[in-house]
Amino acid sequence: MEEKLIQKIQRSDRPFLVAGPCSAESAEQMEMVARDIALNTHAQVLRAGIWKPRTRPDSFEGVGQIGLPWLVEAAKNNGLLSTTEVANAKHVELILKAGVDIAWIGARTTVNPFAVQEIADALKGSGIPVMVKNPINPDLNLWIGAFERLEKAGLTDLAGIHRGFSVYNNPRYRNQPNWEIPIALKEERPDLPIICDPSHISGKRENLLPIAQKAMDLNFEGLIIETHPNPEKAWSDARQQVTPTALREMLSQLTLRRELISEDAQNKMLLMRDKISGLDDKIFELLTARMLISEEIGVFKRDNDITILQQEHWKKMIATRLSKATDLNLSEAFVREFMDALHQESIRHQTKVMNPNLGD
Ligand SMILES: C=C(O[C@@H]1C=C(C(=O)O)C=C[C@H]1O)C(=O)O
Repeated sequence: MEEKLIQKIQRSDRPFLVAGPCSAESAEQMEMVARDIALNTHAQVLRAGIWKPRTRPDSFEGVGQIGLPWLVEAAKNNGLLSTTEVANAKHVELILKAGVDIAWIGARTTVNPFAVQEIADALKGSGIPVMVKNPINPDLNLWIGAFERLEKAGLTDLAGIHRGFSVYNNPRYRNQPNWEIPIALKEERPDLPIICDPSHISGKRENLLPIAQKAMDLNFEGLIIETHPNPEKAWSDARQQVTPTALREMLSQLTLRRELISEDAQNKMLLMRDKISGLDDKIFELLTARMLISEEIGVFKRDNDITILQQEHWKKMIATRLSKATDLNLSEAFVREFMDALHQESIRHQTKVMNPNLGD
């Protein structure tokens, strides 16, 4: 029986690597990039968009079906597997006919259960491996739901692609990573390998390395990186593509670490982890004490008809904490999120004592 994609990923040199242009542009471009990828990197899979879901209608929307043999041939000639995005039943029919090895479902499709179901139905019985990108909105269940729809259709050779989540005007990321979501996916579905897509997260080739490194440090199994023979001239996503030689250079800078550690290292870590657990105990005791005082304030507010939310006071509390964040070596984003969570919990405690019959 043929080896499954999941097994190939597990067996591969880390990271399992998918490379290739954002879009297929011509047979020559595909052959050239496939050859250079095979020559310069350990990539196992050649990617290329054939149909491109573009945000605005007048952008290049992919060469369409004519590009399928370019992708399949270029991959075969260079000992690679081929993969492209499918967004509807027609795409599925065409890639199966053309002999594409792996399908992927894009982020704009994963958000739509109707579309995922249509693809799952069309793929039924093909046994083809499918990689599912996260939905553009940070919704873990929607991502898991897509895997489940495929599994119900008998497709069991699946992997996730983490490509980040939509943000408006973020100078740092084209799509923000929200690392906690792929980590939660790993927790719920440890059987699914995850491949990180630094190209779409960063949107800029200069920022690929730190994202790829983080993915490796979080134990992702693979990377998918947009690779073009002449990135500046690419018909789509020119800013984020790299040449195969630049990709090789980037991969050589990755530090690959392992999760399993020796007993000696484990024992040393144990001591430090004990300290952390002790501190966590204290933090939680303090949080409980804080909530008790908040409840006391709640009783006072109830008896004196004062609202729970004290916006002005809270604004000052946040400002004080934020101004101390840098001195304490904590990020402002963390302090903000922590304070918001604290406030929500405090409001919940006061609601309980002030409106005991209304629930949370
Ligand atoms: C505890 C209070 O109630 C609410 C909760 C706060 C908190 O937990 O720090 C602050 C302001 C209020 O929105 C309060 O009024 O002081």
